[in-house]
Amino acid sequence: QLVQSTFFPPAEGVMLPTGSFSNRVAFITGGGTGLGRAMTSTLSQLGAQCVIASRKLDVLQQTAEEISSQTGNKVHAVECDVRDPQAVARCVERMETLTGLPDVIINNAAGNFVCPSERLSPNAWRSITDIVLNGTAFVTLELGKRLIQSRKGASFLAITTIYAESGSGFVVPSASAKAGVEALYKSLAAEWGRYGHRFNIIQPGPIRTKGAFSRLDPTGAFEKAMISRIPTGRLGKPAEIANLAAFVSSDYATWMSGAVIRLDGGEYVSMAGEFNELRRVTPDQWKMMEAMIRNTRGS
Ligand SMILES: CCC/C=C/C=C/C(=O)SCCNC(=O)CCNC(=O)[C@H](O)C(C)(C)COP(=O)(O)OP(=O)(O)OC[C@H]1O[C@@H](n2cnc3c(N)ncnc32)[C@H](O)[C@@H]1OP(=O)(O)O
Ligand SMILES: NC(=O)C1=CN([C@@H]2O[C@H](COP(=O)(O)OP(=O)(O)OC[C@H]3O[C@@H](n4cnc5c(N)ncnc54)[C@H](OP(=O)(O)O)[C@@H]3O)[C@@H](O)[C@H]2O)C=CC1
Repeated sequence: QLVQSTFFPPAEGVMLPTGSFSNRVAFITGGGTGLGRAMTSTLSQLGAQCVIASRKLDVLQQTAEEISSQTGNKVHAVECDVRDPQAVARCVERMETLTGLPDVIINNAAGNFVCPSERLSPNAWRSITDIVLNGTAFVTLELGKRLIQSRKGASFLAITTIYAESGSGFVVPSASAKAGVEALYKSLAAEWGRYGHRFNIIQPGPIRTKGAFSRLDPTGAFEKAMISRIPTGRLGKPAEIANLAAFVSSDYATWMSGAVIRLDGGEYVSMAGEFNELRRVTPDQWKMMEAMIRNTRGS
């Protein structure tokens, strides 16, 4: 952590009023681990009945038990590989039996790893883009169609990342798929408002989770560099994403649709500005540089 992080301590308590999601059902893909688990925990604390879905049923069941024993609200675990549209349809059918159709949908499941693009096999490309883009599309279309048929409105949220906009080397399948997810959600925000659906996007910056950091920084060598370019001097916390996700999915945000919200401690703008590296210049060096600039005559 950098020294300035003391100015920006994370507030990790639940932000919204108790009961904000009473009588609501939330469906969270990848809800068994990392950020998905944090969002499930927050929504459950706020009164939602949650359904979490991913490939590893044992992981989901353990998370579901732990969260529901803490909050007293039901968390259901449903196995689902989002790459398979039939598995998605079966998962949604199971959810309809368990809880009815959801009020809140969070597309959070993802796959990723750092890899030079020249080393990617077609199957590696397919594996990531199938989880991230096709998986999000299958879940969104399956639920969207059923919600429209039932005349029920819902809040859809996609978790992308800051490089969905800029692109990034070494994570090219993820960058391409996350950009596609953003286009999908912005497009549906325009098209499906008439059915009572909102679509929003959160772009997190780096937040230490086992799933992400084991695949993006396996040796731990890049974490220091990452923190050094974050103006707030620290990584994000899962609870910070969870509070934002809860707000975006809540009745306090019913006028929010088509929004792309970056939550990254300032990292994106810090990487983008041509002259931002000048923050390394010391006061003495500035004195010298200023004198040189002032002494310049003509062009
Ligand atoms: C810091 C700020 C920005 C951060 C952004 C973070 C974004 C994130 O998305 S973090 C989320 C990370 N979490 C996960 O990735 C969790 C789920 N991941 C997985 O399950 C796996 O990592 C995988 C995505 C690979 C999917 O697993 P699956 O069992 O379905 O696939 P495999 O059969 O293992 O592999 C499929 C093909 O990919 C090739 N491959 C796997 N790993 C690598 C690697 N490290 N480098 C190159 N290629 C890899 C694998 O060989 C298969 O291809 P092929 O051999 O041709 O069959
Ligand atoms: N942590 C970070 O720094 C950042 C994370 N993000 C995004 O946040 C989200 C959560 O990531 P994070 O919590 O860090 O990582 P995790 O690896 O913990 O979360 C990914 C989840 O996706 C699930 N998943 C993967 N493949 C599938 C599949 N085929 N079908 C269903 N579920 C699947 C995994 O469960 P299972 O293995 O059981 O299938 C897992 O629970 C992702 O969208 C990621 O891109 C974005 C920017 C930064």
